Formats: sequence, structure tokens, C-alpha cells
Amino acid sequence: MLVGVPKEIKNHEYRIGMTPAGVKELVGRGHQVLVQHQGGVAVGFSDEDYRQAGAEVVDSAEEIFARSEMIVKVKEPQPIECTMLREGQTLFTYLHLAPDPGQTELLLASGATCIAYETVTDANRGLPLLAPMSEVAGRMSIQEGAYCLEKAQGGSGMLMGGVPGVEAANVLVIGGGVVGLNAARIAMGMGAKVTIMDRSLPRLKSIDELYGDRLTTLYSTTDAIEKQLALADVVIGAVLIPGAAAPKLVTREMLKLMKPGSVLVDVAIDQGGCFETSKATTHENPTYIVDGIIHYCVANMPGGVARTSTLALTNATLPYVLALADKGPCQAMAEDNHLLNGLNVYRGMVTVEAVAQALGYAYVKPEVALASGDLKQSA
Ligand SMILES: NC(=O)C1=CN([C@@H]2O[C@H](COP(=O)(O)OP(=O)(O)OC[C@H]3O[C@@H](n4cnc5c(N)ncnc54)[C@H](O)[C@@H]3O)[C@@H](O)[C@H]2O)C=CC1
Ligand SMILES: CC(=O)C(=O)O
Ligand SMILES: [Mg+2]
Repeated sequence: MLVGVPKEIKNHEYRIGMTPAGVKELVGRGHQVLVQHQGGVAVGFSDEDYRQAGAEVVDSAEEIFARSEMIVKVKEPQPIECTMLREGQTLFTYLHLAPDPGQTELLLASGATCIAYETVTDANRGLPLLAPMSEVAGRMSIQEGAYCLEKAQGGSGMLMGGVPGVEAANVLVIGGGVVGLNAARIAMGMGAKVTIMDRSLPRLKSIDELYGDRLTTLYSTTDAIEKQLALADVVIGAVLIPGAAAPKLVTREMLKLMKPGSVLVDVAIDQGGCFETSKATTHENPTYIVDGIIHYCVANMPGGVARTSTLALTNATLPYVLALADKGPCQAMAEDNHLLNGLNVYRGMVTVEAVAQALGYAYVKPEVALASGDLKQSA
């Protein structure tokens, strides 16, 4: 298969979808890889590194999209990239479609096969291609929150861990999954007082078993959130309903409960955000203030630590890239239900129920969509 890896073009996005090591694996199995000129240079991989691994380095994204059978990326395709996709081509990347009607429309119009990292599942009910970036974003969320508490950023002037004789900050983590646990771990490491909330009792039980009385677990209700907001210095939004737009758990009205200069870090912003007042920001301009509360809502947080993130992401994606290339996307998905769960758009059909519901499209089961594609091909 001819696999193409373009340079990312989202604001301050320095990750790349494949390392030279990944190229070497593909080429060793008889595939061809095109990598865009300087695509990995920001994370320490030169064009020469890619060439030595067996890739052909090409000048433009246009050439990569025109020639490749499968495009492997990191972030959701930007409009210019969507318009270069075509029927019969496969796109493998993060998509986050539920809160993004514009991108969904363009992907449907392209006729391409669009597989999203964030909805691929595993046998442990996890999301193996979201998890590595959730680990990064969860850990980062606390360092960003701590920085936002500084006066120069508009914050209340609290030091996360306090000092002897002065109280540490209160950190409230809403959502105790991968982001939430990693946030809690770093916040505890900095000496903050941590409360973590979830809707899943088994999840709360396992967090309690892991950390005992080093943190507080609470069942997530509006009432509990309201009570905790009054105490919190930093709130991390870390909820997820896979594929769906994030539920709005903190309304604008509820900001009045918070102390001025407190901080909201909405990691769930890539699914639309779990605070009513959240709107996506960039690494260039990461924060804004609403009613005295600092909001940090960067939709590609791991891009800020692109070297670590590229390695962590590609460690997880490589086995799936190899399966897609070796077997072809349809066969690979037919043989692996967890990979099939990653199929979001196929030849103009929406194949994730939560996305179809959020955006008002007809839902086509992925296995039905694939079968109809086979019929179309053989007609
Ligand atoms: N902004 C960024 O750069 C990044 C954003 N993310 C996003 O972070 C979010 C969280 O991801 P993960 O931790 O991997 O998901 P996860 O599935 O591991 O955890 C989500 C948790 O939220 C809980 N939850 C659902 N509804 C809830 C509610 N009403 N109250 C409290 N908890 C609730 C679930 O029970 C689950 O434990 C996702 O939207 C993901 O896309 C992930 C990485 C980077
Ligand atoms: C998960 C995601 O949106 C990111 O890593 O940018
Ligand atoms: Mg996005």
C-alpha cells in the first residue's frame, strides 16, 4: 500500500503521524511511504532520517494526498486537507466529529473512508489510541492550571502545593478516566488537595483502591459539582462519552460559585467542552477570562509537548497502521471489531451513532456500510 504522512498544519501542532521507525516497519513489509518535507523536523526527525528508513520525501501535501491510498495524520483534517481527500482513500487520524459539523460535511462529501483514533476500542473497554494522548493531556493540565493561577496570568496567586504554614490549592477533577487519573497523579505530586468525580462507581472504587486517602472520590451530580466549585482553585474537565459531544456540567451561572482568579482547564474541549463557557483556544492564545475565571481550552494540548506525544501516539497507532496496510482497510476492519469501531465516515455515510445523533445524520451501522461499499465496488 502507498501510505502518506503529511506535515500537520493546525496552530502550533508539531506532532507527526509516523516516526522513521514506523516507516521502516511498513517498508520492511513491502509498503511504500511518502512523508512531507520537514514533516518531523520539529520533533527531531529530519528528512534524511525518513529517507534512511525507506520513505520518499515529497515537497507538498497536495502530492501526498494525490498519490496515497491511506493518509496517516495526527489532528483532524483542516478544511484544505478535507478537500484533497477522495473516494477510495483512507484517512487514519483524530477526528472528534460530534462537535464539528463543518468537518463532518466535508468528510462525507469526500467519499473517503475515515477512521478516527479516538473511537477505536480494546478488549478492556478502553480507547487505546486516545489513551496515550489523554495521559499527556492529563499530566499537562495540572502544569497549565498551576501556571494560570499566577497573578500575571490573571490567576488568584495561589501556589499549587502551598508552603509550610500556608494551604495548598484545591484541585477538582471531573471525570476519572485516563485524563482524570493522570491529572490527579500530578496534582498530588505537586502537593495539591485533590477531589476526583465520576459517574461510574466501579471507576471511583478502583481510584479509591489505587490512592486511598491521598485523594477524595465523589459521585458526580450537579449538586456535588456546585458544592466543590466553591472550594476549587483549579477544575479539570476530563469527562468523555465516547464519540458524543461532551455534556455541559458547569454552566455560566455556576461560575458565580467560584473564587475569582480560579482556573478551569477544559481538556474535553476536543469533544466540545464540558463547561458552558468553554470555547476552543490555541497554544498561541491558550486562555481567556469569563466572569473572573481563567479558562484554558486548548484542543490539541499534547501538541505542546510534541516530541513525547509523537512517540507515545505512534507507539499505539503503529500496529493498526500495519494491519490496515497489510490487509487493506475493509478486510482489517472486518476482522477486528475494535478497529471497526473507529470507522466514523465511510463513502458518504456516518457510521458512529453518537456522531449521527449529535449532527442530525442518518446512522448506518459500520458493518452495513462496509457491505454496501462492497456491493458498490462489484456493481
Ligand atoms: N484537549 C486535548 O488536547 C485532549 C483532549 N482529550 C479529551 O479528554 C477527554 C477525556 O478523555 P479520557 O480521559 O481518555 O476518557 P475516559 O473515557 O478514559 O474517561 C472519561 C471519564 O468520564 C466519566 N464521565 C462521563 N460522564 C461524566 C459525568 N457526567 N461526570 C463525571 N464523569 C463522567 C466516565 O465515566 C469516564 O470515567 C476526552 O474528551 C478526550 O478526547 C484527550 C487528550 C487530549
Ligand atoms: C486527542 C487529541 O485531540 C489530541 O491529542 O490532540
Ligand atoms: Mg478538534
